[in-house]
Order: sequence, then C-alpha cells, then structure tokens
Amino acid sequence: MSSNPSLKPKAVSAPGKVLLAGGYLVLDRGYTGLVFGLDARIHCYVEPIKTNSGVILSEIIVKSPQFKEATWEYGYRLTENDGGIEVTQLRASHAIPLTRNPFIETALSYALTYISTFTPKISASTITILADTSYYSNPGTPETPSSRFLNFSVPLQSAHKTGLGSSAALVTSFTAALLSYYLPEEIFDLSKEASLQTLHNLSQSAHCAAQGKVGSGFDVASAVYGSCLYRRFSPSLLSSLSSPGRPFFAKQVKELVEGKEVIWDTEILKDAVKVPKGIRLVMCDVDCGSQTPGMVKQVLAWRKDNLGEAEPLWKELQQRNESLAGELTRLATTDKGEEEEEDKYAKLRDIILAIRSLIRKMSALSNVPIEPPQQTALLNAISTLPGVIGGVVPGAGGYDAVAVLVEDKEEVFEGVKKFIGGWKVDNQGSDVKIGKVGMLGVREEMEGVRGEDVGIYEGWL
Ligand SMILES: Nc1ncnc2c1ncn2[C@@H]1O[C@H](COP(=O)(O)OP(=O)(O)O)[C@@H](O)[C@H]1O
Ligand SMILES: C[C@@](O)(CCOP(=O)(O)OP(=O)(O)O)CC(=O)O
Repeated sequence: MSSNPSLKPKAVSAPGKVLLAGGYLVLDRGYTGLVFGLDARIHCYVEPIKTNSGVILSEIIVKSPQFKEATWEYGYRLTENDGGIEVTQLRASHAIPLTRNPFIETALSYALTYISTFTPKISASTITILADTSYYSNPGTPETPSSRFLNFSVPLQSAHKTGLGSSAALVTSFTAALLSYYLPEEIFDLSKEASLQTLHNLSQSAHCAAQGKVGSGFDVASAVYGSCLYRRFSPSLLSSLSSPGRPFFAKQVKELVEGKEVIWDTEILKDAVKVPKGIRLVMCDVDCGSQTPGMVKQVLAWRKDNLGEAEPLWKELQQRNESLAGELTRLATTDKGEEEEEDKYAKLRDIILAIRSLIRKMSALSNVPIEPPQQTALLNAISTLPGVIGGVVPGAGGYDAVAVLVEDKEEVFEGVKKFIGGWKVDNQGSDVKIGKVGMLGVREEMEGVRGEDVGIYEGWL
C-alpha cells in the first residue's frame, strides 16, 4: 500500500433529514415514511496525504477542523482469508487523548474493504469533514469572512446537536468521497443510478454497524437520494454480515453492496414527494432532547402487546401520511404559486391536523410523549400565525423539534421567527422541562448526495 499521487482530490456532500410523517411506522416494511432532505449538508474532501517526498505511509488521517482535537489517524491493512481492510486507530500525539469515532472508523473499514475488492493497493490519504452550521446550536465563527463553515471551538463530544441526522449524512458523504476518490469512474460515478444503489447499500450497512442497531435507515436513504417516500429494507439483509478482518468479510460486503446475490428491497419513491412552489419547510429546535431508542422500544412493545388497537391506528396514520405526500405533490403539479386562491392549502391543513390527532392517540395509548403537551401548545400557537399551514413533531417526536410547513414568503418566515423568539414554554405539570425554542436556518432540499467543487473549502484544508 503506497501513496499514489495520480489520484485527484474529490469532494462530496450529503444532506441532513427530517422525517415529516411516518415516525415508528417506517420501522415496519408494511408502511412508509415521508422524508425530506435538508439544505444543511456534511461535506467530505479526500486528497493524497501530504508527506515529505519519498516517505511512504499506510495511514489515513481524518480531520473535522471545526472542532477541537478532532483528528483521527488510522493504520490500515489488507487482512488474510478475504477479511477485507482492518483499520487501527493510531495515537496522533501523547498530548491528545485517543477518542474514537465509531461512525468514521466503521465507514472507513467498510468503504476500504469494498474498494479493496477492485484495487488491493490503497494509497494513503487525508479526509477533511466540514458540516453546515445548522447541525449544531453552538455559536461559531467563520474561518474566513466568505467561508460558509464555522469554527465551533469546542470538542465534538460537547457540541450541541440539533438532530438533523449528522451521522447518516457523515457516513454517506464520507463513503461517497472515498469511493469517488479511489475507484475509476467506470466503476463508481455519482451521476449513475447503479452507483447510488451501491452507495446506499454500503452506507446503510456501515451506519447500522456503527450504531449497533438496525433502525429504519430513512436518514441514510435521504442522505443518498434526497427527499423521498421511503420503504425500508428487510432488516434480515444485514444479519449475516460479519465484521472487518473476519474470514470472507470482503466477499460478503461486495455481494451485499452490489445487490446481485442479495436483493435489497428498499423502495425509494422520489416522484411521490414534491414541494409546491409557494411552500417551504421550517424547523424549530427545542432545547431539551429526547432519547429516541427508549421511545422506539416502548412504542414497539406497546404495539406488539396491543395489536387490536395498534393495527387500525397504524393503517389510518399510513393513509393520512400518504394523503399528505399526495396533496403536496398535487399542489406542486397544479399550482403555479402565482394566483391568490381562497385558502388553497385548506386540505393540507386538515391532513396535518388529522395526522397530529392520530399521533396524540399513539402517544396516549403507548404512554410515550410523542407529541407532549408542551409541543401541542407550541404547534397550536404556531398554526394560528399568518401564512402558517401546519406543523408536526418530526421523526420519533418528543421534546426535540417541530417541523412546520409555511408559505414561502419572507414576512411569514420572519413572523414565525419573532413568535418563536418570544415563546414562553409552560412546563407546569410536566416532569420534563423544555427550554428555549429557536429557528434553524434550514429548509427542505430535494437533491441527495452530490459532488462538490473543491474550491468552497478554502481556508479549511
Ligand atoms: N462534523 C463531524 N465530524 C466528525 N464526526 C461527526 C461529525 N458530526 C457527527 N459525527 C459523528 O456522528 C455522531 C453523532 O451521531 P448521532 O448521535 O447518531 O446523531 P445524529 O442524530 O445527528 O445523527 C458523533 O458522535 C460523531 O461520531
Ligand atoms: C422512530 C423512527 O421511526 C424515526 C426516528 O426519527 P428521528 O429523526 O427522531 O431519529 P434520530 O435522528 O435517530 O433521533 C425510528 C427510525 O425510523 O429509525
């Protein structure tokens, strides 16, 4: 394994996500989730490692320069018995404690393993990660006046995440950047459908392994494909995959990822999701945070024990969720956004209210605070503002965030922002106290993963 200076630097970005409808349902292949990609992206830039001439390294350096002490160095080796590439974290300096980053470590060994099935000679490289501002609510400063990326000046572990799916966007853009860098275009090309499938399958596998659980994967799917109606893959697809270094891991990864021997049953319907010209999505971050895994366990346990009540509820929610996607698409294809019609969003408004009422029923029956009273009060109040169509608790719900559909006009956005800034939370009677609510500077975006012009990282490399 040696340096190969002929490889050209490559940069890729992938979007964050919001699951507008289909929380919990989407965990089951019988149901779908309506997921929007967001215009907050995580970028990865890969370049040959910089060394003094003549020095050959077998090392990959990963840096997240917006955070303090966020450098991870890895040695890597091709293992025997077709075990793929095993990576070992190296200590950069004795002064810096060794902190592991499971998402980077796993994505690296999975991607290099797949790459090694084409080219066993993998040269050393450096990967720089840069995340858009909205992923974290910490204040930051721009490195150069024109830079879109902020220096957060804290260690990554103390950064306050806003829940936009940083790990899925990271694993996807990181994997895509490595594949684009090391593989020739005939094998991997982000403009080709087959390469997107490869990327999706590899990123889902690595993300699940790093998380230590198999979620629905809607976050990785939207990082790859952007906004879509998503039906998950069968979890059993991943159950026989061993781990890097184990015999035949490379063969297993290749078969799994290329989808020839193993058929992925994921369904991505891009055309089923459109956003009308006159509408945008806004996201409000609630200073609190819920533990998604605990909530998921409880809801699923309740569903299992109460199928008689749960099944009709799941079916009705699915119907409403599909109506939401359908109405958005209908408006997007029929409404040109110019002529003022009498309440053209009335149906959309009703669908959102019906979804919320079913979510509250799910909350009450399972005894899980999916739309807790503080969020109900906030959503009800926001929904009365001029230009607001309606909002929901996205994803698993809880105290984390609200996602709101509004008319895409500056005055509407400013009105919601002002209202949110002055919102006083009433925590009376609740064990969970939520703090300030703030607007995130994000909106929906249809596009998924994409190659980037390397010039936008000036000052960071
Ligand atoms: N900018 C970044 N640089 C490096 N690693 C990151 C970055 N952002 C996120 N990660 C990785 O993703 C993890 C957060 O993932 P997770 O807890 O699933 O949050 P999220 O809901 O945002 O996906 C971090 O602990 C870290 O391992
Ligand atoms: C419950 C779910 O269906 C949706 C959870 O969506 P969130 O957006 O709340 O997820 P996190 O980013 O992991 O907190 C679980 C799933 O689909 O995996």
